[in-house]
Amino acid sequence: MKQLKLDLEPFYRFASEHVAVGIHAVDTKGKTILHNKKMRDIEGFDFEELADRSLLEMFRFDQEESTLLKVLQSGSPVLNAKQTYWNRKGQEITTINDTYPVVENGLLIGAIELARDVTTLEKVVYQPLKKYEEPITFNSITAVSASMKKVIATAEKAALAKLPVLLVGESGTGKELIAEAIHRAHADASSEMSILFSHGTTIGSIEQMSEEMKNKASGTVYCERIDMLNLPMQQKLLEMVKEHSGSDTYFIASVGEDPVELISAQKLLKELYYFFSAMAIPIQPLRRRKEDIIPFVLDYFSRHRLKFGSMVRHVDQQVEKLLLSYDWPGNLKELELLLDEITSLLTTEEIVSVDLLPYHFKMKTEKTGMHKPEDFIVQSNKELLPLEEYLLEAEIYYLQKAMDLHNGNVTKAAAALGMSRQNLQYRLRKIKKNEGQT
Ligand SMILES: Nc1ncnc2c1ncn2[C@@H]1O[C@H](COP(=O)(O)OP(=O)(O)OP(=O)(O)O)[C@@H](O)[C@H]1O
Repeated sequence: MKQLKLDLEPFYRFASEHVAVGIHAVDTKGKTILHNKKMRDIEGFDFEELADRSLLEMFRFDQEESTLLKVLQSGSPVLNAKQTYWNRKGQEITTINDTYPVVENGLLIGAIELARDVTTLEKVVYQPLKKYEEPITFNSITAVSASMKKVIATAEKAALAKLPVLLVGESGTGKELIAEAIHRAHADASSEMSILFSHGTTIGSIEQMSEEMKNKASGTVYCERIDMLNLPMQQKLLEMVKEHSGSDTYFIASVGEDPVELISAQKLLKELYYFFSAMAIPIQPLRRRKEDIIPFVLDYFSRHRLKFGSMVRHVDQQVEKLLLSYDWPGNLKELELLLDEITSLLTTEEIVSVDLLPYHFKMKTEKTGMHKPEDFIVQSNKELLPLEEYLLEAEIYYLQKAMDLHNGNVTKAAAALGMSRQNLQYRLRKIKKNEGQT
């Protein structure tokens, strides 16, 4: 039977106009040959406007930043590149782009960019996933290691006996979370936990809190990092806890180091320590209970799936190895921030692979590429680097330090460096790509 040859072009044309992915193709001169409706929506362009001019004239970002041009020059694809920019209509747009060279009969004939618009998703996901299901209970806490299981068991006992608790642990080990779980375990639903923050507290604010508590039937006061309060403030706090000790107010406090050492260094009032010491609960830093790392990641992913409907389930073996090899000086807080950053880049991925890890984390875990300040001193006995290479190395070092200082928070690091978040993200991506090529 004679096979009918179907002209597929109208179908391709229809599909490209109706698909939810932005498509932009250029020839080898950078001239636009395909720019579908979704891409027009994303970029705020009209096709007529774009068709007869070269890409360079039309786009506001410079040559270096256009991935299509880069791909035309290098002949290699650029995948999963996240871009945030303002389009022609002044809308802030975030896309994740895959850009491929198009080769026919061994000859480069152009490049094509496929853009997934994640602007709306980004707005939701950009909010860090800090909130657990309310209220926080002991079940909200990841506790797989023997030491964390002991923490939970002791905290449960303390809640039952209504004894004051002193949580001892480095920053980010979960002291506040445990305080909340203890509070929930013994308090009725209407009772609140007030926090006396270590920053910004004055003698006046302690007095005010004490007055407020007199008007409440019950409640919990969590005194965060009392070792950071000066001694007169600690004295005031001692008066407050003593005054309310017979009442229905329940006290929990935390310190960042061994309280005995703090007392001998005169950073903690002995009497204040005695008040809380009946139930002192030490919480190990994450580097001493690495068994909790992956379970925490999985718990985080499960909350992420529930909250944002994402697909993320696990990390691959290589990422697991990196997570376990790192020392986590910022403890769970640092791990949680890293996961906030990783998940903000996800769309449909189920497994997190190394290419989804932020650059600053890879730098921290991969020894290679770490430069020390002395590497940037010009030494007569060493060969000079070409200027461009030197500047790139210095940039890598400097941006990495800025990211470290701000716990990987791009917005904060960018503000400190006097540049926009987009600019910093672009530079970090550029470094990452350069790395990938070497
Ligand atoms: N075991 C855990 N399970 C689940 N989440 C945790 C755990 N430990 C810490 N977190 C999360 O890590 C983050 C930091 O924890 P938290 O604020 O309780 O630390 P902290 O010890 O009170 O820190 P700081 O001393 O700096 O106030 C929080 O968002 C918390 O929800």
